[in-house]
Order: sequence, then C-alpha cells, then structure tokens
Amino acid sequence: SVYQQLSGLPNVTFDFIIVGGGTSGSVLANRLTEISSFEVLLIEAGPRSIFSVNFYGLIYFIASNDGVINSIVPGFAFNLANTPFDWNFTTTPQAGLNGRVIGLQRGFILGGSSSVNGMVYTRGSSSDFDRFAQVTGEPGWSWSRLLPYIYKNEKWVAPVDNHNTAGQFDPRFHGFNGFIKTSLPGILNPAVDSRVLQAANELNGDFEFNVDMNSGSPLGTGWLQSTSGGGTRSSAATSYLAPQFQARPNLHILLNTRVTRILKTKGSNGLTLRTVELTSGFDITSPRALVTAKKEVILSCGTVGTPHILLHSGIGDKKDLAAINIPSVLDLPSVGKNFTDQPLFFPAFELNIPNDIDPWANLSTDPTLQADSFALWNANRTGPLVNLNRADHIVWGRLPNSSPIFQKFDDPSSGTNSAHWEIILAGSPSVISGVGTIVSPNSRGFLKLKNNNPFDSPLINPAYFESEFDLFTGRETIKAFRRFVSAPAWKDVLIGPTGDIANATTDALLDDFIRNTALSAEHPVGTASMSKRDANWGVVNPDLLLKRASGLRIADASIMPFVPCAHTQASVYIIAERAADIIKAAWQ
Ligand SMILES: Cc1cc2nc3c(=O)[nH]c(=O)nc-3n(C[C@H](O)[C@H](O)[C@H](O)COP(=O)(O)OP(=O)(O)OC[C@H]3O[C@@H](n4cnc5c(N)ncnc54)[C@H](O)[C@@H]3O)c2cc1C
Repeated sequence: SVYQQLSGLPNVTFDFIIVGGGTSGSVLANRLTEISSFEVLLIEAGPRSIFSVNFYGLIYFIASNDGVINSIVPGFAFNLANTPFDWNFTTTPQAGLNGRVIGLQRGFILGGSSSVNGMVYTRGSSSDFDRFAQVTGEPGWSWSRLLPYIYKNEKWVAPVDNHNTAGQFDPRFHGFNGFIKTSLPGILNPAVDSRVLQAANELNGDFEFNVDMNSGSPLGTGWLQSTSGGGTRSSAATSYLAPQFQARPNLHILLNTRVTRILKTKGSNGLTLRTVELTSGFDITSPRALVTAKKEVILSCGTVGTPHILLHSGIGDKKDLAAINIPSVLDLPSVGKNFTDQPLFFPAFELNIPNDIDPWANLSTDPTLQADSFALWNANRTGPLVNLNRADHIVWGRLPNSSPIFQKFDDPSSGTNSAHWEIILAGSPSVISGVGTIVSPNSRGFLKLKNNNPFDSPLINPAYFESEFDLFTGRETIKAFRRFVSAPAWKDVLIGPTGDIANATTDALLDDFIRNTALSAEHPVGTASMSKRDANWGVVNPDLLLKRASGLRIADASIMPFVPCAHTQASVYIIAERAADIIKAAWQ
C-alpha cells in the first residue's frame, strides 16, 4: 500500500524500515518483500508538492512519481532541476570554481535520483569494483562476483526506433530479464554519428571504437546506452515499485514524510539503532513520531541524505557535533568525509553541415518543433524526446603513463582499464558539443551540518578542482576533444571552437574556462564509506552494517569509498541488489 501521510500508517513496528525511497531504497523494498513473512516500511520524503503544472499548463495532483511528465519523457529530464522534485541543494563557495556556488540536484520523489537523472547507463571498469573488494577485504564486492547482480538489475530492450543494433553493443555483457530497461538511442543523429565513428576509426589509440563500454573495459569510443525503454524513462520507481509490487500486502510505502533521526532503541542491549524518528511536517516545530524495526533499519538516503541523518542522530565526528549542540551517540569521524564528485564542463566546436540532414536540428529554439516533438512522443513514443538529447556516443580516455602529472600525484583511477576523463558527444548540424567530465577525480570534499535543525540543508563542499590533478585532467580532456575533431572525418565541416573555449588558447585560459563554467555531474559518493572491519576509518563494514553498532545498515551511493569511472546509477543498483541478498542471508 502507498500512504500519502504518516497518519495513514497502520502500524508502528515493521521487520525492516527502509529510509529513502530512491534508487537503492526502491530495490531493497522490492527484494525484501519477495519474502512474504517480511513486513517492510519504505519511507520517502518527496514529493511533498501535491499539485504541479503539466506541459499544457494544467494543474494536476501528484502522488509519488506517477504522472510527473518531466520524469517520464526522457527529453524533458533537464526540466527537473530547481523544481519541487529537487532537494535544491547548493555547494559552499568553491575555491576551485573561482568562488562560485553551484547547484547539486537530488531527486525528491519516489525513485529518488533515478527519477530525475540523465539516464546514461555506464558501469565503470572491472577494476573499480575490484578496488572495492580490495579496500574492504571482501571479495563479494569484486567485478566478477557482482556480475550476477548487474544482470539481475538490467533488462536490455531494443531501441524504440528499432534500428539495426548489430555492432553497437555486445549482448554477452547484458541482462535481459531484470528490472531496469536499458537501450541504445531511440533516434539517431545523422548529422554527426557517421563522422564520430569515422574519426574513432581514423585516430584509433585513445579513441578506438569499443563495441560495448559496459563490458568492464570502458576505454575508447562507444555507443551510449541509457536507462530507458519504449521511449520512456525506466527508474527504480517505475520498475522495482511498479503497481504489482506496490500491491504486495507486506510492503508499506510512506510518502511526504521526512526522517529526522535514527534513535537508540529502548530496552535493547548496547548501541542498537532500530528506531526511526519521522514527521509529516516542514520545520523544526513539527511534531515527530517514532517507528521501530524488529530486524533492521536500512538507510538509503543517498550521499547527501544519509550522512545528514547520521549526523543529526549524533553519529559522526564528536567534536564537530559538540560545536552545534548535538550529543554524541557514536564517535565516527568518517561520516560526511571523503565526499567525491565528478565535475563537468561543456567545450563545443562549430560545424557547417547542411541543416536539412536533420529535421529536428532547431529543436532547442523552435517552438513549433517543440510542440511537434511532444505530439509525436504522445502519439507513439517516438521522435527526439525519446532521448535526453542528441548524443549517441561517449569517449572514455586515460592520461598517458608518461604524463608529467604522475611525477607529482599517484593515479587516482582504479587501474589501467579505468578512465580519467569522459566526453559525451552531442551534436547538431551546426555544433558538436562535448560534456567533458573528470571521472576519476583526486579532490575530496566533505559534508557537515550548519546547525542542529534537521530541516536545514547541510554544508556541502565537494572541493572541485582543489587537486591540481583534476585541473590538469580537465585541460587534457579539452585537448583530447580538440584532437578528436581534428580527425580527417571532420575536415570539410569543422569551423572551430565556439562559445567559452573559442579564445582559450593557453593552459591558463583553459583553466579559467574550467573554473568559470564547471558544474556537478551529480555523481557524488563516499560520505558513509565502507572499509575493512578493523580499519580506523570508514562508516560501514563490508556487510554494510554501521560500525560499532547494531540494527542499522546503509545501502546507497554513500557507501562507495571511491567513485567508479562512470555515471553512478548502475553501481548503486548493483550495491542495492547485493545488499538485499546480504540482508536476506542474515535473517532467513
Ligand atoms: C540530475 C542528476 C543527473 C544524473 N545523471 C545520471 C546519469 O545520467 N547516469 C547515472 O548513472 N547516474 C546519474 N546520476 C546519479 C544517480 O542518479 C545517483 O548516483 C543515484 O540515483 C543515487 O542513488 P541513491 O539511492 O544513493 O540516492 P537517491 O536515488 O537520491 O535516493 C535517496 C532518496 O532518499 C530520500 N531522502 C533523503 N533524505 C531523506 C529523509 N531525511 N527522509 C526521507 N527520505 C529521504 C530522497 O528524497 C531520495 O528519494 C544523476 C543524478 C542526478 C541528481
């Protein structure tokens, strides 16, 4: 059942209480309720705004993720930032961004960030996961042991335009019977696709064609895969919490309810944290209620939400908490530390390809084309709105071993099959733009509390470009993009760099471009990292139980000690699928 308000909840005790109905929480809710004797409560803070406005300006009622058109239509996903479906977090002023404050989007809706993300489906490299296994001492986190969970999660489907996909992916590396639909682009980009592939072929080396970037070896140029199918977004909510699962009698989904703290459970031995404080209200004066798990509480509030709740619960650095009058319950200084995100920026090159090669060339500026594209999507889920944008390829690259930066820094990537940078290639007849991203950053930031009010946003400092390594990699990403568009394939159509990089002719000017324009890739991890059982750092053990306590487990992006060289949803799904098996094994 789904409850819109706390007052509707039938019980105050459940076997499991999952806090956060996002990407990982939705997976866990589904998997744990496969066992009919487990009573499970899933608590989600969003969407709170109960009325919204659709494409035609009509006001409609929102319950959960249903009917949120910007979340359903892939091409509308960019409209979700700074809306009622966003937590609307911002960073602290970033020294590495010339003092700029930037937004950090997080989904405030059932399905969490999987309901608002860019749908790019990338897993990272095998060595990313092998490094998880190595730092935790738990072989279960290695690539080969996680492959079954990758396949359990994924349901590969044909692209919605039914184009011939031979040579565009390798079926050996995909799951066909899982939950999250993945597919190749459902409308191709004739203006640039053939030239991208030709350039990859001409240049080889860094840019060599890679038939499937999700094989565990992502490097090179490959076709973009996304978490969509049939022309619509596939999120944790639309799949793992589809109506037939919401109807399970042992699953209780509570929306519009914020968890403020996890409390010591009365009458229990030692530090047992199975009691959850929650409220339907909006501010510090709102009345709170308590619910208790008989078996476990699982925190799945993500890289920002999870440490936020832990710190308010008195779990974190004792000295920091004392300074804001929060009594220490468990002195775990690693909570909120190791904040790791990937910054991105947008270099672009002007092209001179005749417009008539692409009927949608002026989609971003022409209101008639915009109305036509939505009509097409509405009629039969086709047209340019079936993709986030006109990007069909990604290039993943590494700095060469001889790069001078390695004289000063150890390699932050997980191994030689891992990328340092990524360029998502999006194009129209008049411009090819690249989303340049530092995917194996060396900078580490932190999340702290401003005060003891759980309704206030935390201080989020990702420390973008504070490591010189990341700025160096940023410049090399732009230079790699320049090399890419200098291939013979572009010779007759390339005009030159455009926008902010047009005049960035020196390294110092490239640095300015990066610092003045970079944004978040929205892939933060690491604030409740897992570590070896006996490590003197970390927040959870390799089985994801909170260190030095019982009753509380964490399963979401926050537990990753390093960011994989990838967009992070695939790794979150993998973590949640494995966490479900760990929990079932502990209690069955
Ligand atoms: C704009 C954007 C674009 C992205 N693009 C991509 C992409 O293209 N490809 C990709 O792979 N990854 C992408 N990501 C990253 C990816 O979506 C996330 O890494 C992943 O979804 C995180 O999963 P999670 O379970 O850790 O957190 P979330 O999915 O964010 O779930 C956390 C949930 O907890 C809830 N919550 C938080 N605090 C509380 C509280 N106190 N009480 C109750 N509930 C609470 C939240 O509302 C949310 O529903 C993107 C993310 C964003 C935001």
